[in-house]
Order: sequence, then C-alpha cells, then structure tokens
Amino acid sequence: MLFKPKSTPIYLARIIFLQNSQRNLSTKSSHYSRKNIDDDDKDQKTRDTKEDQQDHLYLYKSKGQHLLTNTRILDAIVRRSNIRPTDTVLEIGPGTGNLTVKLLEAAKKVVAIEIDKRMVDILHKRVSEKGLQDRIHVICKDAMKAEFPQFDLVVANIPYGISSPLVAKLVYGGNPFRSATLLLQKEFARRLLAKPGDSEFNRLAVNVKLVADVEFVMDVSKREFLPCPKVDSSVVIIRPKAEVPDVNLDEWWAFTRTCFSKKNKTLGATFKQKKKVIELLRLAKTTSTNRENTIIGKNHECGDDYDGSHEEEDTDGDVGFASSCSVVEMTLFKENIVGILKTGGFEDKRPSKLSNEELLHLLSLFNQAGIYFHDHVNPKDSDNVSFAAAYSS
Ligand SMILES: C[S@@+](CC[C@H](N)C(=O)[O-])C[C@H]1O[C@@H](n2cnc3c(N)ncnc32)[C@H](O)[C@@H]1O
Repeated sequence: MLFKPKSTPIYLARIIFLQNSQRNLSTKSSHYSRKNIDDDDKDQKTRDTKEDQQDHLYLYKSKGQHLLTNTRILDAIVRRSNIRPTDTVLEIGPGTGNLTVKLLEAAKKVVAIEIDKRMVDILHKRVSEKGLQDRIHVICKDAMKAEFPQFDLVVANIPYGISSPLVAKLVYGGNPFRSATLLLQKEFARRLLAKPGDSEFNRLAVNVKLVADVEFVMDVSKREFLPCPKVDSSVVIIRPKAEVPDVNLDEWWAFTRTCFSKKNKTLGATFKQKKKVIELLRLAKTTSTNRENTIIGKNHECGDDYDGSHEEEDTDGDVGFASSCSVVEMTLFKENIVGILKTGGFEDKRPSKLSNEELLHLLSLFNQAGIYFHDHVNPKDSDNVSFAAAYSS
C-alpha cells in the first residue's frame, strides 16, 4: 500500500541560504519516503536525533510547515505591507525566518510567535548571525493561545489550519493595528474577498466585513513553497475599519449564524423552522421578560396550524421549553417573525445575496420587536474571541 509521509526532511542550510534553488529542493523532498507515521509527534525524538546528525529538518504538514522561499515574493509582501521604521510587526509562524529577516530590515521590531521549538532555535541562530537579535522577540507558543503584545502591523505566511480563528482573533481581538498582510490559502482568501451574490460569499466574509476591509494583493503559486503544498495561495491585506457599526457583537454573531445556517435558503424558510421559532421564543422570554406581552401575539390572529414541512428535530434545552408553550403562543410568535421579514422585504431573500447594511437593518428590526439571537442571560460563549473564531467559517 502506498503511504504519504506526514513530514518532509529538508536540509537546513539549503532552506536558509539557497532560496533560489527551491525547485531542486522540492523535487528532493518529494522523492523521500519513510515508514508510515500515524502521529507526527510519535517519532519526534528519533527525528530530533536524526536532525542533529544529518543537519536536516522534518517539516510537518500538520503544522502547515510550507516555507516560502521565493525572494521576489517575500520582498513584494514586505513592500506592500507599508512598514514604517517605527513599527512593531507581529509575525505568526516565522518558521526558519525567510520573511522575518526581511521584516527586521524594514521595521523597528518584530514579535514572532512560533509553535515549533526547532524553528525557534533556527530563527534565533539566523537572526543572530545577521546581528538583528536585539530587535526580535520570539514567543514559542501556539498563536491561538498566546496573548498578543502591542503591535502596529501583522505580516505573516500563516499555517493555513488556523486561518479562520486567527483572522477572527485579529479583527475581533481588541488589539488595535493598522493592517494585516497575510498569505492565505487561495480559497480562504477568495471567501474573505467575496461580495454579496458571489458563490464564495458566506458568514466569514460577512463577519470580517463588519469590522475590516480586505484587499487582494496577489496570487502565489504552490510551486513557490518548500515543500510544495496541494493548494495555491493568495496575499490579502486586512485593514480594521475606522468606524464600526454600533451593534452588539454577540447579537450580530448569533444573528449571522442563524441567517447563514442554510446560506442558500431564503430567510423566510430559515426563520420559519420550528426549531428556530422555539429557540427565538425562549430567548425572547428570557432576554426581555418585561416586554414579553408585546412581543407575543402583537395584533395577530391565530393563523395557520403550526406545521413544519421543512422543519428539523427539536434538540437539547429547547425541547423542554417547547412543551411548556402552547401551540397558539408559538404560532403567534412565528407570525411575528414572518411579519418582520415581510415588512423589511426579506422573506424571499437569501442571506448570501445581502449586504451587511441590509443584514444590520434586519437585525435591528428583530431587536426592536424584542427578538434576540444571543442568550444574554445564559451565554454559552464566555469569550468573544473564541466565539468569533469558532463561528467565523
Ligand atoms: C506556512 S509556515 C511559514 C513559515 C515562514 N513564515 C515562511 O514563510 O517560510 C507556518 C509556520 O507556522 C508555524 N505554526 C503552525 N501552527 C502554529 C500555531 N498554532 N502558532 C504559531 N505558529 C504555528 C509552523 O511551525 C511554521 O513554522
């Protein structure tokens, strides 16, 4: 049986000094084979020893270790980042330092967060050899768990596995910064850049666009990386907006989660689901108990039976709540929801075609009617950043 190694040995000296001969290296690495490894960390000790003896480094796919070795592209990334000599640049995943040394030439200081201790050692050595060690601070940690220090800019070729939570951590994390120049998987970059109506437009784009603008910089072929990954990449620049809409972010995230739960369904179909109606009725009752009477049954007569041809099964806490509500109560509440959608002209619209302004308008119509999406009384998500991260894709 054929197997694919989960790591690739790369000769250190070549990674660092022979950037222009990357294609030879890629070929070398692709000819390499070794015993199957179920877990990257399992053979770590053996590999460390081998690395010491043979001066080569195993690059782990699971850690997204694809090094960008094309000097022209590295220079373009630095140039397009508009780094000022007074800037502190945050780099996530510096690896062996191909980008880091160029950042250090342009910035006052670089803070680099790298999960792999072996990379940190190589980076320290390389930076010291260039006499740049006083202007770098390396944090050997998982970037998703590390507390980010103050920085002006982010410039990074990030591990693609953390793209979504990392972008959420940056744009919602509360650290003010000028821009983030990121090398991302091409498909992920397209989703960030998508506009309403584009096939890639989804909740990620909506949530990022609320607080930031995203600019396309360039595509980068997979052949520019060592070892060559399966996917192409793109560079984008994310710039936090100077003014962010005055909206409760917990509400916004929960609202966009509902809207995009079936992104190609009409909002009418999504909001008429029995499960959704029960959930929103429960939230309306717990969130604004003193408005309860005006929310429920406001000038509505009992309409259709509460049937649900496209409805999902009841689950978890809402099951008990549903049994405590009368059919009439739920029917009236559902009619209230549909009334709001109709009034705003949203019933037949699909979320993937709506602008953020339209979505914000719909949310405000719901909130004005006492319909909320986030459980403010018993929030499931204590941390906004982890919440945003978990739900931004
Ligand atoms: C795509 S490589 C980029 C390396 C280097 N910047 C370059 O362009 O050649 C990603 C780097 O991120 C590191 N990494 C992976 N997961 C990480 C995490 N959760 N936090 C910090 N660094 C991580 C990997 O060890 C690897 O060095």
